[in-house]
Amino acid sequence: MASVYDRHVDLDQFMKGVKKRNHGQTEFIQAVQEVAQDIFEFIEDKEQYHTAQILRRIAEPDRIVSFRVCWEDDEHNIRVQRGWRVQNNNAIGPYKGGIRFHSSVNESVLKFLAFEQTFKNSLTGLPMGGGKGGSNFNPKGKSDSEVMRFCQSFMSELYRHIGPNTDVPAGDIGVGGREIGYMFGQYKRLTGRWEGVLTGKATEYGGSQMRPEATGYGAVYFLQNMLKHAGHDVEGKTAVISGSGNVATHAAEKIVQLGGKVLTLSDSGGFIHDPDGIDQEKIDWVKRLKNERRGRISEYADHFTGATYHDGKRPWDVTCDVALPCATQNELNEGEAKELVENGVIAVSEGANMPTTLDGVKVFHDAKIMYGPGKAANAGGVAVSGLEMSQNSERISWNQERLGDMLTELMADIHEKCVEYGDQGEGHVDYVKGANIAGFKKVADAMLAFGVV
Ligand SMILES: NC(=O)C1=CN([C@@H]2O[C@H](COP(=O)(O)OP(=O)(O)OC[C@H]3O[C@@H](n4cnc5c(N)ncnc54)[C@H](O)[C@@H]3O)[C@@H](O)[C@H]2O)C=CC1
Ligand SMILES: O=C(O)CCC(=O)C(=O)O
Repeated sequence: MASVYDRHVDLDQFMKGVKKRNHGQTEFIQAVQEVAQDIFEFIEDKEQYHTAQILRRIAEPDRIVSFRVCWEDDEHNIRVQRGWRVQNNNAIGPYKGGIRFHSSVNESVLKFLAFEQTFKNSLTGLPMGGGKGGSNFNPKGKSDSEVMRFCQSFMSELYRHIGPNTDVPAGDIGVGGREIGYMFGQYKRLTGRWEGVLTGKATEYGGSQMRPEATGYGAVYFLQNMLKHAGHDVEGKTAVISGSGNVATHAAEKIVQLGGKVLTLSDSGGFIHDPDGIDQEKIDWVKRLKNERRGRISEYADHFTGATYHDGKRPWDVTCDVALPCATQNELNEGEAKELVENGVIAVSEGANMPTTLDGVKVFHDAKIMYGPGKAANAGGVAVSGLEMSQNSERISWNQERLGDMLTELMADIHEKCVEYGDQGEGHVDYVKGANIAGFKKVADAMLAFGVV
């Protein structure tokens, strides 16, 4: 019988080992499973990757730092949270990936995100390894001063583990410009150094033009590339979008700019459906609602006539041409994927990380619709973060037009790589396979060059 140390352990044996070593970490196991099936097929006749146990090594984070984060709330209660940084793999560059503040954050969630990030960052073609961090701190309902005290406390430990050539965090769910500002200020205070240790900074202190827009715009550029490859266009298409944060609002904005019609947005409470279309003015209203007033999406239906709010529901039963899940992981399941397909969806582009369950992905795969997985479709954000790192080290700032062009080109390149490795013939592209293999190959070849480390 083969042991886990056999070079030619098969997919089932490999996954058995992953499940055993990461007991109960369902999100992490799901992310590895999605990649492993394609990689096993790719490396079948490539002895060097088997011998060097490359996938097994990528699926074992380089390190996980876990720490206590203590802070005082406005009523002078002492609160204790847990913080993490998962440094998954730095074969092709410094660890890079966002920080998430949300009550659902745990080690499994951050491990899945850091694992995915390793493949995504490789796909951008820029020198960035994969990492992710965060805390189970919930910023919802907290005052500005509470958020500031929490961010300062979080950075008081994290600063020891990061640096512009070591690990460069950025934002994610619950971490936007405000939180990045507080964390950057604390890093600077603790080290006495101004350096490009975080991306997603405001332009006044070293941030890059286009970073706030990059993930959402990038997901639409990826969609546009998929549609173009199949002879379609965004213009005139109806779009269902989930989420109402950074990624969702910018994805909506780009759909509108390209002549599409956005029908929905959502948050953890439910979704709004606006059959008249969510135009730029309405998107700006949602941005203010979420970033300034920090309110709920339900308020949209009170404000705009014709719109309806669907409490506790997700938007996937609304008929559309294209769908963009832009909220969180596992927010689109098998039944919802079937509903989208039955209602005629032709393409899905994931702004969020792993928003579709494995069963849902299978539905899209079997229906042969264009399906852009998050690690390819939402890579525009981290790509512009990579460009922010370049600008910081060169001590220059590029203008919006130049960065816009670079983002457009980067997303077209990522699409090309997916086609190169995922083309199934007869006009069909398996974008999951393409993204997995292209992302894997670069990291794997770098690891081979280093020997066993
Ligand atoms: N910000 C970035 O540059 C990037 C973000 N992503 C991914 O995009 C997704 C959204 O992130 P951001 O927009 O940055 O965060 P955000 O904090 O700006 O917005 C998150 C949105 O998701 C909603 N949400 C959270 N939990 C939910 C749930 N259980 N059900 C329904 N909605 C829920 C929130 O209400 C909010 O509208 C995440 O999966 C994130 O990992 C991916 C690449 C880069
Ligand atoms: O810009 C970054 O480094 C973070 C992006 C991120 O967290 C992601 O791509 O999921």
